[in-house]
Amino acid sequence: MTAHGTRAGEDSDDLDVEEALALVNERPDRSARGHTPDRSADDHHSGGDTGRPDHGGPHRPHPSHRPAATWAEARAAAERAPRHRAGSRTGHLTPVAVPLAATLGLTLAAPLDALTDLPSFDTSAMDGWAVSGPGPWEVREEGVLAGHAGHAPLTDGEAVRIATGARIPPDTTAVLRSEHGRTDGKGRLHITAADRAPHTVTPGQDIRPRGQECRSGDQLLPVGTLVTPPVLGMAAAAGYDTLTAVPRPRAAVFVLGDELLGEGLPHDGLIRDALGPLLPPWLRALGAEVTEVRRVSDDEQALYRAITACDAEVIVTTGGTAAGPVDHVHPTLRRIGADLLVDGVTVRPGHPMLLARTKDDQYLVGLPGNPLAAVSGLLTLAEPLLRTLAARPAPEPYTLPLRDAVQGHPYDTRLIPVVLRGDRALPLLYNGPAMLRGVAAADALAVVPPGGSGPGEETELLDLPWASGGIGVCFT
Ligand SMILES: Nc1nc2c(c(=O)[nH]1)N[C@H]1C(S)=C(S)[C@@H](COP(=O)(O)OP(=O)(O)OC[C@H]3O[C@@H](n4cnc5c(N)ncnc54)[C@H](O)[C@@H]3O)O[C@H]1N2
Ligand code: MOO
Repeated sequence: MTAHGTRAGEDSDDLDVEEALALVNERPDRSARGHTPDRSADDHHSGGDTGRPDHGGPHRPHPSHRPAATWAEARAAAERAPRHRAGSRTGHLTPVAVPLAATLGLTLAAPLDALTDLPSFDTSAMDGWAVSGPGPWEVREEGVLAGHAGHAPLTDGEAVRIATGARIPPDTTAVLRSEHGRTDGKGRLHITAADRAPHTVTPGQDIRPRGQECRSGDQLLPVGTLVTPPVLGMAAAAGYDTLTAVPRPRAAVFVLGDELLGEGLPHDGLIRDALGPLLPPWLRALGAEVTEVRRVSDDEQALYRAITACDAEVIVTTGGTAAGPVDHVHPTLRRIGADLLVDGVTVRPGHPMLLARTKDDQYLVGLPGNPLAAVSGLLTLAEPLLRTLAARPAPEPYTLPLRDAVQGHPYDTRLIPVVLRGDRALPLLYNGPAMLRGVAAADALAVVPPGGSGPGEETELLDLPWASGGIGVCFT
């Protein structure tokens, strides 16, 4: 753990803010469309790495491809892509029976109907005595504990010690809390005095009647509910051992690039693979089950074999989306006869991202190799695609004012890492396509429209799954 990590544990709030602010632009521009440096290294409103101005129109990743989709069109296309499957109106995977413990984060495909009354018997709500009729009462020798079978009915004037959650004996009038009664030397139970008047016993007091929460057959939760920890608890209480749910779409990750190292320091033109570690937990947070993470060499045949041998519903590739000498994704998709649904998106970073249907029930999300561009593709294409396949609810769109201006691209949407502080979003520096430093400190990505956002301007935000505390966060 770093020194910061240690201190964060001791003095979390202050340090959080302080550290995040170190990445925030501290010199907000005064103009509406700012010109603050964003340390993105690659100029987003010029011609990418070339630095040449690019005012000729939206970027086209390859002249022979269909025009790039807008960011909103790309997300909509990814969301509806699975609905084209034969016989699938909703586009989600076929529901299955899943053992309760494995359902966290899945979506219910059948309503959660109570299999029992809840409570399933009249239950004591307090520790004390079950009493019958008016007091004082003779107290039975043997008490009633939770989890024990039925006891003999009480007779008028009789009481029995009872624990919270224990079954109420027949003919009980009420439960008297232990702090409201006392037994005398002869073992008789009396009501004690409250401040001014004695405590009272009203019929039914501190008894949870059978069926108070639900009757057997009542619908507790509808189809489409996301299984959260309380849903797990509710289902268990209602008698379930398995739930009918939409399974996680299986996702295989193919990391392309001969320049990538799996460990150690970068050397001799080789760099560390950042996406192999980043993608699996993030995909899982988006609802996928990652079945495979494999490095594939920059070789068209290797990529062809990897894709055609894969039976996952979603293939995620990284790198190789552009038109360089070893960028094999497009040629391989052509060779397979894949249907390119999205081929380039007018978003920065990440514009060469793509979505293809490789088989009737298989999709390929081609993420650019630059790490933040890959994150952009993950949120633009993989998130809506997985959401439909897994029948997850769409996140509620929301906006916050940006504290600082963010310079826009003339034609493309920009996704900018931000931290959320109070009711404002603070744009972070280090947001270049090859950088993860900004997003690693971020709570959300701001969706900055073409032309940019001025200071205080309401801007759409995409929460990062862990920052919003989403149930999809399953780091295990
Ligand atoms: N002539 C053009 N060149 C490029 C264009 C363009 O429009 N015309 N677009 C640029 C943009 S924008 C991006 S983004 C990248 C996309 O490139 P690819 O998807 O083909 O990815 P690679 O070339 O394989 O890699 C790009 C970059 O990212 C590094 N990388 C790749 N994988 C990883 C990984 N797993 N972990 C860390 N870093 C990774 C790789 O070493 C490269 O530096 O193309 C531009 N070029
Ligand atoms: O650098 Mo590219 O736009 O990042 O995807």
